[in-house]
Amino acid sequence: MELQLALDLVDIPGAKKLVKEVEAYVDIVEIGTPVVINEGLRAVKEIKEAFPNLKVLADLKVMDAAGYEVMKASEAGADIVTILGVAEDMTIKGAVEEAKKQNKKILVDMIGVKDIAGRAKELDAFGVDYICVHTGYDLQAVGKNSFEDLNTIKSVVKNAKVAVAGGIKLETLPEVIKAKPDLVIVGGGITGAEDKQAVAAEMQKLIKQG
Ligand SMILES: O=C(CO)[C@H](O)[C@H](O)COP(=O)(O)O
Repeated sequence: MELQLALDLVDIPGAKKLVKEVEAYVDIVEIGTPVVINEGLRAVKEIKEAFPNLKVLADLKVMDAAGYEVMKASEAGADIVTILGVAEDMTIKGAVEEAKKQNKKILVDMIGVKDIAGRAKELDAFGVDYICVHTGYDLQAVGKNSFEDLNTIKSVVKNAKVAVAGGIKLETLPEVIKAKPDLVIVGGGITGAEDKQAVAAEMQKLIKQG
């Protein structure tokens, strides 16, 4: 089980400062969608150059023209690129094809997908690397989480790794770990903590204990 730190509300210097604090405790650094919007793929490039031992995920949430966008993120140094599960099948297949060419991975974000089980089976057959259930900020604001969806994809996905994101905190992490995802994605649960290093360290400890 791996831990991914999601950076959403920082600029590039802020991202570097944050990663430096917690780099010993995380496996993957996510350059979140708002950071890519504000700073471009330069943020991916600079974080990868500053922390070559960490994997970097570009949260592009690709919806179309995936071959091109995966290629550009790969050139910037991303190890993993996200695409939306609601995208057309052709788009998903294009992302997988380009990622294979570039020796990179594709994570599918299931945000907005209504038939989680059915779509996860299809995506798994397309050869994506990760399938991630995700409660975005707008649904977190009305008290939703992805714990039930995590169990759903765990029961149907045979090949891809299974991931979970959306409002996970130190207090809710044990419940997430019980479902045994391959990847746990945490943003505000670490970046919003007063002692980010202590929270990241505790999260890594719980994850290692399984
Ligand atoms: O992709 C995202 C929002 O669209 C976030 O990166 C993801 O939800 C993790 O952040 P948090 O733990 O703060 O919810």
